[in-house]
Amino acid sequence: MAGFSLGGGYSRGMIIAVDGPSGSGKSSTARGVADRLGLRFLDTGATYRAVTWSAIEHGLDLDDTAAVAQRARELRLELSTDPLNQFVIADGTDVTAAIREPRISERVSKIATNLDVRKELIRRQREIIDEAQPSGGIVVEGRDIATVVATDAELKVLLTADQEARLARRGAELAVGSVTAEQLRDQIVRRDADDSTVADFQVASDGAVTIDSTDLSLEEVIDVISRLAKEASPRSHDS
Ligand SMILES: Nc1ncnc2c1ncn2[C@@H]1O[C@H](COP(=O)(O)OP(=O)(O)OP(=O)(O)O)[C@@H](O)[C@H]1O
Ligand SMILES: Nc1ccn([C@H]2C[C@H](O)[C@@H](COP(=O)(O)O)O2)c(=O)n1
Repeated sequence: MAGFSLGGGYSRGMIIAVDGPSGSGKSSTARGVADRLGLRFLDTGATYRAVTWSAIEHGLDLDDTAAVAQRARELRLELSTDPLNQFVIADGTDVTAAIREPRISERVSKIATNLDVRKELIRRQREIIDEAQPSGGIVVEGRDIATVVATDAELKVLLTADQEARLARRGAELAVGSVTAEQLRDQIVRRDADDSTVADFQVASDGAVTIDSTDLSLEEVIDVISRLAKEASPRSHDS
């Protein structure tokens, strides 16, 4: 992908923002697009999950917003942006698997709706995006990427899918019997309701393209976004 001129001879890579509700396929799609186009990949949800893990490890009351925000500021966090080798290290511990456990999914909205935590994590997410620019650009997925974190993204995608499709996808992903139907609904429906009090990911922001993935395969969604990215890249206007 060609660089984007910022004036003064400096150019940066492309930023692709992918937002949407839980289970719409943001992580898998964004990772696939990054791999296809040779870009970096940032899963911003992992930053909220890592703070949740750390706050629990420290025995904090998750309703104590000041203590949790302090933990977010103190946490040493390392996130891989390699789409083919994702890992998350929190205060020296590899938490890549732990942050996906149901105990984290059940509590993460409490941390994501803490506005001081958001302020700190958005700052860190922007740093990671800046660091990825010399590598050609980055695909960033979350809930507020197009609207808050990277409003200057060249391509903004709102990825949706019917609630039933999202429930079925998440159910198929989790080990049989590991969660009840009620827990599954909690992970998708209740979490989206809580998360949408602080981030607007239910309707497309200005300039965003909505892709409804209900009847599309993962590969088809990756194809559509990759094509849109090439059209948005200056290289597509070359020659
Ligand atoms: N278009 C698709 N068709 C069928 N299954 C899909 C599609 N996209 C993603 N999936 C599957 O749905 C599941 C959820 O996808 P993924 O974790 O990428 O969603 P997400 O939007 O990032 O969710 P969350 O925000 O809760 O982390 C995964 O098992 C993934 O393989
Ligand atoms: N930019 C973001 C990313 C994530 N969140 C919240 C929403 C989720 O409850 C939680 C974990 O995200 P997931 O890994 O499930 O995508 O973090 C947010 O508010 N803003």
